[in-house]
Amino acid sequence: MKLLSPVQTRALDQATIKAQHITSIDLMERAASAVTNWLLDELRLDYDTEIHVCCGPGNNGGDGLVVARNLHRAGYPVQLWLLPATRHSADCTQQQQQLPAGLAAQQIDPDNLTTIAAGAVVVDALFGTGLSRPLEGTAAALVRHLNGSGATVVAVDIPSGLYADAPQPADCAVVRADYTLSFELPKLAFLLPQNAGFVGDWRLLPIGLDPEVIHNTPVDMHFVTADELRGRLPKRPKFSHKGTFGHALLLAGSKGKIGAAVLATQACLRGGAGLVTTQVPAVGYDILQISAPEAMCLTDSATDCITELPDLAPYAAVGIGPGLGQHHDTRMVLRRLLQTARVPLVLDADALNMLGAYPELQKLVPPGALLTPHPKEFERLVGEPARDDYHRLDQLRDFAGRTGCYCVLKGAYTALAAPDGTLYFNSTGNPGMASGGSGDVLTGLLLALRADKRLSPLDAALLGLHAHGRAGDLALPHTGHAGLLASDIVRFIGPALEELMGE
Ligand SMILES: NC(=O)C1=CN([C@@H]2O[C@H](COP(=O)(O)OP(=O)(O)OC[C@H]3O[C@@H](n4cnc5c(N)ncnc54)[C@H](OP(=O)(O)O)[C@@H]3O)[C@@H](O)[C@H]2O)[C@@H](O)CC1
Ligand SMILES: Nc1ncnc2c1ncn2[C@@H]1O[C@H](COP(=O)(O)OP(=O)(O)O)[C@@H](O)[C@H]1O
Ligand SMILES: [K+]
Repeated sequence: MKLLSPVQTRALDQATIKAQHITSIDLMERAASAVTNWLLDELRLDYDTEIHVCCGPGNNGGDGLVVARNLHRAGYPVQLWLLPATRHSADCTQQQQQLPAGLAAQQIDPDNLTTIAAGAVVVDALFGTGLSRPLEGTAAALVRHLNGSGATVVAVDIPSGLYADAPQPADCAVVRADYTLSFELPKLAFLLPQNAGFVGDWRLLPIGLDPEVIHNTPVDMHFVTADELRGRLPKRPKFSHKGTFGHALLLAGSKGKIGAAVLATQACLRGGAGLVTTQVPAVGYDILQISAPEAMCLTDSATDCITELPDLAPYAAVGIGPGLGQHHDTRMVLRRLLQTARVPLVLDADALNMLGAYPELQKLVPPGALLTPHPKEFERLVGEPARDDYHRLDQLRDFAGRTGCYCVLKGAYTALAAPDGTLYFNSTGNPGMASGGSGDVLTGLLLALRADKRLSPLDAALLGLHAHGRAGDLALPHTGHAGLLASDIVRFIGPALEELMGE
């Protein structure tokens, strides 16, 4: 799915109206019906629920007016509130004029805000994508009042006060919604940790926006769904053999962190690599052979960390990082790998930390490599803390563009920046995966997919990120959030990949 800017969203509205020979009021009615149906079917409003609908001066307010009208007609006791404004949009004005007689709109008075019960439902239709500045005065007072009420707040399109694709100044009034019901496409703001407290659970309601216009709108940000990836993982041909899928080499582990090497190795095996060889320090030999018998094990001459780079000739892709440590000799191995490898690389964990600590190493990273930092590793990599989540995305794009690498930023909605600056947000995964070892599993899985020559670097990365999160989602019913271990993710990599397989 494309992530559109507010300007592009407005253009899409207009193009839809033109292409479908409808009026803007028709589109507003569709949007409001979708919200009303969600309130009735998903939130399951009771007839005795206290319901407040708060409407602003633009089309977001217009949506709210129609929701209030719909609920009123359906017999729900709606209290309708209007934000005082000097100017209203034409559609908002028209909707005000068409309110049924029994539904009175009340002006919001900042000095006499109505009491809102903790069990009430509030529909926030104050401002949408037309927000042009931080909320002040009556709007800000109302938003703070709503946020303190304990009511269930449902935001229409976007929580009022929140910009769709840019940070707002600190301490601005922004609605803290329990649910955000957006139309057709998500907004960048929904995908960033700093906005989680405002956006709550977000849902997309289809309203028939024109698919051709969406298709033709150029964007540099995507929210990648299962539908878009399904079929992009090639099926295994009938006469395939282990050579068909590539031989992956993993350099991982140090004393006390051989588990990271095991998890990444198991994930690489489950990711479908034809052959997997893992090099570990001598201390890891028995552990790895017992826990991953399908993998071959190269044993370093050093006991506790990796100090030797094997001959790279047999391998289709090389991964390095999980549990590696940052010993000087290990760093020399990383340096030689970066200098000599002619195959796809996956760099993670301490490999990234070393790139951060030694910028001259960073210059050696070959274009096309895949890097998988979490935010702290990314900060070390670029050597500068981000001002906020938007700035961090700018840094991510800049890094990918500058180095020619594919760079991941792990977390909920993991982002991937491609060398051309395009950002892709992953749609799978759950907070149960926020525990040690999950990232090692991702590295192993991505390594397997990079070793498969049938996949482009971009597809390998997108498929791997998706399948990793999906495997976590498939594991969840068996483990619960707290009980979800990295090894559970490994167990479900196979089924997750199977869902993406096509001709
Ligand atoms: N996308 C879709 O597919 C569909 C979209 N639809 C809906 O339309 C919504 C977008 O509507 P919209 O463009 O009228 O903008 P919206 O946010 O309601 O208000 C703008 C008004 O507020 C004002 N204003 C701005 N900031 C302010 C502030 N801080 N404090 C005070 N005032 C402020 C601003 O004034 P100005 O900036 O001009 O001074 C202007 O008058 C969208 O979110 C969705 O809900 C659906 O109906 C149909 C399908
Ligand atoms: N809240 C979350 N929602 C979805 N995925 C998550 C969440 N928290 C963590 N993950 C995923 O789990 C992995 C954690 O990686 P990382 O932080 O490197 O862990 P570790 O180094 O302990 O293995 C990443 O792939 C990340 O996207
Ligand atoms: K809103």
